[in-house]
Amino acid sequence: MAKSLGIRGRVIGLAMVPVAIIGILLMFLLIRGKIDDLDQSLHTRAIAIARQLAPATEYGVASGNVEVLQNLLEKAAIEPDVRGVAVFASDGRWLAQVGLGTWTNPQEAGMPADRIYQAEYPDRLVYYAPITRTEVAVDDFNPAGATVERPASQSHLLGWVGLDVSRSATIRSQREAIVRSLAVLLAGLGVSLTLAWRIGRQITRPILALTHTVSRIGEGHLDERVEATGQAELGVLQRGVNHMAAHLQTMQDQMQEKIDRATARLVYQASHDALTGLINRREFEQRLERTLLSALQQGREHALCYMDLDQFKVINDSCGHAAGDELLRQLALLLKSNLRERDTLARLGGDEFALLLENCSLADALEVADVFRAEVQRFRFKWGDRIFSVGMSVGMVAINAESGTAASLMSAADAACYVAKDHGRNQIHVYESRDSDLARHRGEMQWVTRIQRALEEQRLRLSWQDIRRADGAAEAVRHVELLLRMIDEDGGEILPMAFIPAAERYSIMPALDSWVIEETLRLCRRYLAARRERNCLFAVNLSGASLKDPAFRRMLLTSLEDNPALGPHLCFEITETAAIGNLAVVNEFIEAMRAFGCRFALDDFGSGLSSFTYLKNLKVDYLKIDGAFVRDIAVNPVDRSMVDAIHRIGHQMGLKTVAEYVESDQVLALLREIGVDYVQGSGIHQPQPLEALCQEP
Ligand SMILES: Nc1nc2c(ncn2[C@@H]2O[C@H](COP(=O)(O)OP(=O)(O)OP(=O)(O)O)[C@@H](O)[C@H]2O)c(=O)[nH]1
Repeated sequence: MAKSLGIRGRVIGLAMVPVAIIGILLMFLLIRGKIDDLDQSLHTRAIAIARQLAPATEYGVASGNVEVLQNLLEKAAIEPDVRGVAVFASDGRWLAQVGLGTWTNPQEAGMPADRIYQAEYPDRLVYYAPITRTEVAVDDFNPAGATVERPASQSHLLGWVGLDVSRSATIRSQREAIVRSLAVLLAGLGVSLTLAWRIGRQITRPILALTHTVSRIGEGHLDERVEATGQAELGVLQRGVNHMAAHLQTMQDQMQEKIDRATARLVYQASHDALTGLINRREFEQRLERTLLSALQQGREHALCYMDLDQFKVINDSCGHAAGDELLRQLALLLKSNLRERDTLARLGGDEFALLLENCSLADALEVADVFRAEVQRFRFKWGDRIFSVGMSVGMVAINAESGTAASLMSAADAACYVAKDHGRNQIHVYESRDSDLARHRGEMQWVTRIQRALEEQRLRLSWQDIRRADGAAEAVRHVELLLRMIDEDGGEILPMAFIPAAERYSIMPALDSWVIEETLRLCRRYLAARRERNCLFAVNLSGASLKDPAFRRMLLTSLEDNPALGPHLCFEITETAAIGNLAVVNEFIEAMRAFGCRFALDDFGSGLSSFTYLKNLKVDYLKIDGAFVRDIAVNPVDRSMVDAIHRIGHQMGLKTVAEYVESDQVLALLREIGVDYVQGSGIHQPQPLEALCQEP
């Protein structure tokens, strides 16, 4: 209870509790004293009356004169508080009585004969005083004739005087005393309470003001202050609270400022590209939405350009990423400086920029875009002692009342940019929905999705096809080429020529080649573990993109370092175009793989027609003659001569020749005639699922 009291309640309690205790004690003592005094005075008066009455009745009792006794009793009965008086004979008989009185037979009750007996009742006191005869001895030698009381032992009991006195006056006085005392006590307590209340208020008012201020500060009203009027500790507390609030307010202001700055920075970062300071794709798309809305609602005409730098990777690859970054920064500045007030330029990511030309017809937009393209072409990028020129391909799409969504506009501009690249780069292509180039692009994009899903859903398989000696002789080591197949959603087999072009164009080849290598290594391990009679040389194709990909090369190197025994069982087939496009990298790779005993074949040789010069520089073991020449040697003498020439040059260089696409015995016979070492094709061996190879002896 005390815990729930406030400060004011406690102060009042502190003042009132002792006052009340002392007051009640005093009242008790006073009332007690008063009651005792009143009782004592009644008792004294009654004893005095009884003392006087007893000897006075001696004669009446002794003589049996009731009249005398009655007179005496009437005189006694008029004394205050006397209810009644009575005289009893020594045998307890009642002799006379005046007034009320409830008597006991004194003789039967054994009342004492030598002293006054008192009986106490709640409303009255009753006294029995003995009446004795006094034997008077006359002393002849006492000249004054004075009487001498004999000793008590010589007294003779004559009877008793009964006196009944009422206590009602005493009780009334007692009640009055209690009421008065209580009134005084209550008045005292009331005064004390008022004083305690006032003192309590004086103490608690500033404290309550303080608690109010502190709770307001706690609620976040940091400008709240308390009036610092207190002295001593209270003053210190009030000033301390004000100081604390001021400090908190300053800190909050500083914190708010920091939060505002950080928020502004985050908002900026969320909408801008960190490298160039241009707006980013997200922000650009939002602005495009607004622009599209104005085209739809107000019939305005705008244009969207998708700009992609040409061969940007060359800068990254030859000078490093920092150079690429610097080029992007400088080009962003260059493009920005050519911007009109109402145009929006953004970096979408990588080397892709977007330009939104508002209130601009397609013809005007073409002019503007060409200015941008020409500026980029004129620009020279210096990095160290090297100077680069850059091209930029632009895809453009008109934004008008017929346009679809912002997303479809972006995708149309992107597709148009792709066509600009496909047409030789550094040019502008305007999107038209009936564009056949765009249709092809869309077809490839669908393949990209299907390949990625096939990889995720593990719907890729390997087939194998024998590469046999052309003369039909058996070989100690079996030579097979592993061929990639995709299984479509319905379980049908898709040949690589359907999806490889899209995979090459959209950089999925390293992922496909990684899958092929992993499968081949697994197969090779299983084959070796089975300890067959004939060893096997597994030939797999590697794309130019994979050869250029450092991560892919690292993966292959690590796999062979972990399983060096597999090296002599692997043959990598590289196309002529892939090898020539990356001669330094390919040669380095061949060196590294040869250290593990791997062999190499130059695939589709002859298709590039730039081959012979490079052939000297490539350390390969096999030369695979492009099937396009082989297929028709029976009917086309030029093709036959080409195959013959390739074979002879290959042999001159110490290479084994392989003819692909051998589909008939007639072709096989001609190849034997030419002297080609190996043959491969449906006329020799139809590709088969991998399981069949594992079951072969
Ligand atoms: N330095 C740098 N390079 C980046 C950044 N973002 C992406 N790239 C690289 O930019 C290159 C973009 O390549 P692509 O546009 O596909 O190819 P490209 O060489 O420009 O060839 P085309 O576009 O076909 O003409 C990739 O190699 C990315 O790794 C970047 O912020 N800084």
